[in-house]
Amino acid sequence: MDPTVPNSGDHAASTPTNTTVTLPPLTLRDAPRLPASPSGATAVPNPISSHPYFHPPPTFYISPGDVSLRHAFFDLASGTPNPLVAYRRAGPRESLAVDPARARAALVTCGGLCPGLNTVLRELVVGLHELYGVLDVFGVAAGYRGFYGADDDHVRLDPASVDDWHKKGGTALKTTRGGFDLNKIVDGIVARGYTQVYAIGGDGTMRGAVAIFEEFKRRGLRISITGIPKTVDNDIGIIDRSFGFQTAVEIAQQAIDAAHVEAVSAVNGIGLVKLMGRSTGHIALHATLSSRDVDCCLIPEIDFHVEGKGGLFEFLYERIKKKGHAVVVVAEGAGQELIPRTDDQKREQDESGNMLFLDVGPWLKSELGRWWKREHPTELFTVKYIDPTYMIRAVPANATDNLYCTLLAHSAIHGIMAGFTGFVPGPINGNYSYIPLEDIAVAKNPVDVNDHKWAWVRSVTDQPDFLKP
Ligand SMILES: Nc1ncnc2c1ncn2[C@@H]1O[C@H](COP(=O)(O)OP(=O)(O)OP(=O)(O)O)[C@@H](O)[C@H]1O
Ligand SMILES: O=P(O)(O)OC[C@H]1O[C@](O)(CO)[C@@H](O)[C@@H]1O
Ligand SMILES: [Mg+2]
Repeated sequence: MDPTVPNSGDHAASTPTNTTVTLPPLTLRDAPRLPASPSGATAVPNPISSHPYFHPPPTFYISPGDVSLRHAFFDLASGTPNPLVAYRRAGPRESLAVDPARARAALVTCGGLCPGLNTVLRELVVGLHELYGVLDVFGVAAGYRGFYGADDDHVRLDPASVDDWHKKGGTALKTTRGGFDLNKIVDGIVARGYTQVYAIGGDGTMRGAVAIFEEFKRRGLRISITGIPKTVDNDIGIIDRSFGFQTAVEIAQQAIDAAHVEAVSAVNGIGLVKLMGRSTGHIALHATLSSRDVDCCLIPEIDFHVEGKGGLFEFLYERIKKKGHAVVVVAEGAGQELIPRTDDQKREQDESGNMLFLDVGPWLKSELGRWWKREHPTELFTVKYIDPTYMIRAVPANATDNLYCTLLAHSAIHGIMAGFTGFVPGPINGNYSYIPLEDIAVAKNPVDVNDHKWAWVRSVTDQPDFLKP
């Protein structure tokens, strides 16, 4: 039977049918493993088995053959992904490749802030101590450069010292950009006797972790590394979403609410909110969908023009005529090519080499004001601009993100103790999995504007594409 042909006949009378479909081969993108111990030491039983409270049932441990699939759905009519890709399932293994008594862990945070960073740190420390009995756990201060910093850049951490970290925004370890000197970093790791590294950061941090992993291999070092993806922008691919993202969307609501109040309370009022999102518009999109007060959402994935027929300003004027006010949400990376910039500004980068953006919010506000004065000089008009940029990422994680951070931290520890390295733990279709670091480092996650999600935005805002005629 052709699975793409719908059942014919009376719908009410039809019965379920079974259709056999042959799927393409499965490719396991396995997480790399540590080299065998030179002393020939064999596997160590997982200490959780002898933990006084756990009493793990037979289904507790992840079996060596457990995998999760990358694609949870596909269209049988247009062909399945070929090959189908699988990853190792994350979780505790019955036997370990790493002896917890000899483990010495280093935790580092790099890049921008994100709600939940401190929760991940806390759960790594507590999990290492209490699940596996790893007592030598150190926080490395101020990003990758801390590995080759002074002695006091390496701080011993234990469950008591991190007890309330999940209630705090930011990162207790401090974070920096730049300073990635591979040899000095790996020399620092070796000199301090670290045997496992947990690097928490965004896309740049993941690329740095790949370089460190490759250098460990090149030097034949038996040191493991895992990357825990942090990006408030949710711009890392393969995983379902990044931690802190939901908290950021929640806090963004407060800015949109305020913009809405200001807009409705003015004559011909516009509330303009700029949200984070350097190359992806996920925060703007999700905040728009959750708020319902937004009339227009601008994201980096979609070009727009402002003046003239079919432009943004004409649309806002019409919306004001219809409703009396309008709310606009713009992602920081949207419309960058419209803002005039000097050659110097074109070359500006942060310490990690990320291009520095011009501020789209004030630019949009002043362009709109100028346009209104020119086109409708006799009509009152107000724009209230709100920039909650750092407020949405400098807060503690909400309950959902705190739980997510805990599961990520535990997944990372279980993977490292099982002997995996060069991997990232993350949920794929809800299943926590181990994904090779090198895959994550190049996996971007732009908003798919052909997907249902963008159609939902349209249905909420009723906005057109602001394309040049
Ligand atoms: N290609 C790369 N190779 C090695 N290291 C890198 C690379 N890109 C960035 N890094 C290093 O990773 C660290 C963090 O990078 P970056 O400042 O770009 O933040 P990020 O991890 O991308 O986080 P976010 O974008 O969310 O703020 C910095 O120390 C930077 O030097
Ligand atoms: O000002 P900072 O700390 O360099 O970070 C700004 C960038 O960091 C991010 O929040 C990503 O983490 C981007 O959205 C933003 O462009
Ligand atoms: Mg980045």
